[in-house]
Amino acid sequence: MSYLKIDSIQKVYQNDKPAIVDFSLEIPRGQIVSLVGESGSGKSTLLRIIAGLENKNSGEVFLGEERILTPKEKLVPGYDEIQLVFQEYHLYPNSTVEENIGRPLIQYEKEYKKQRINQLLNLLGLVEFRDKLPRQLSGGQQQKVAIGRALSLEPQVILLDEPFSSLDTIQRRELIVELKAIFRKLEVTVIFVTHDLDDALQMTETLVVMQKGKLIQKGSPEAIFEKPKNLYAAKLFSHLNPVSQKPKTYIRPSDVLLFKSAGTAAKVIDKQYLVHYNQLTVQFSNGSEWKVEDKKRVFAVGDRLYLQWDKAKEISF
Ligand SMILES: Nc1ncnc2c1ncn2[C@@H]1O[C@H](COP(=O)(O)OP(=O)(O)OP(=O)(O)O)[C@@H](O)[C@H]1O
Repeated sequence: MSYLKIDSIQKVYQNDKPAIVDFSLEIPRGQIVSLVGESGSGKSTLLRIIAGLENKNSGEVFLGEERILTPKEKLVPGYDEIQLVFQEYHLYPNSTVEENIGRPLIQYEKEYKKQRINQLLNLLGLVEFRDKLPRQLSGGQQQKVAIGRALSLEPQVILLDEPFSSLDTIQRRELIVELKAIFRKLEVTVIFVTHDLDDALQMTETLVVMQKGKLIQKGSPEAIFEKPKNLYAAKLFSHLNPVSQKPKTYIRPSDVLLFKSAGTAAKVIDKQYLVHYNQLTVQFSNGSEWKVEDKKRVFAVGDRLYLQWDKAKEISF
């Protein structure tokens, strides 16, 4: 059953081209979805609309049976049940970790507040930092405090807007694994916005690809990898080599096999050492270039090689 329902949202900022175009998405309760899209594709706008913090031109958002009201319709915009977390932590610099997490609970009964803060400090592994100020914490720990604050009101939905962009790769990976387990445990519904496909895949098995305000494709990473709807969705996963003589047809570098004889001849013009293979740039006699993967690391710049690939792996649009 769909729990968060985004129905035909349209949004145009004043005198501008549409930021969100007929966007519909239904998310079951407790599901974690990664929303991937390039800069300016409308991801933040969509999250703000879902949270009831941004007006829209048409369409509706429902949380269960409840219609989410826009700032035009609601005196105090936003909902306790739907919490947005940003890349910038927005923590109170002179308040401790404990005070920051408890801030939204100011109106709540003292004993409940204490209990909820302790629960979140435990859940997030922040107990030993409870009396520290934000500046005494690492970036990852500060983001955990921001997420703890968002979780304090027991929201049904958490919207994460590129929350890990200012963290390094190792910090990011660790935090994503930790948070995923926490969100699952709390059965909270999550939309995780990112432009980094690897981060998206670490967080969830349901991807939504957005481009120029439109939902391009929704599905498992395997399904989108196998049958991308357009060039953008395909390129999220890897570079694409255009197949000559076949317009709008491409082959992924990982699907090209390299031989010392037999196949389409090419010359290695560049070599890049990557973790699992050497990435080669090869040039054909007509001057066009491809990227291919030398998994055995045998070819050097200047070498001649021959390429073969399974036609069934070609991607056409
Ligand atoms: N307050 C605003 N007023 C006018 N135009 C805006 C406003 N906010 C966003 N836009 C425009 O709407 C479009 C979508 O922006 P949005 O920030 O939602 O995209 P995004 O995918 O979140 O981008 P990024 O990844 O860079 O944050 C862009 O063209 C942007 O310039």
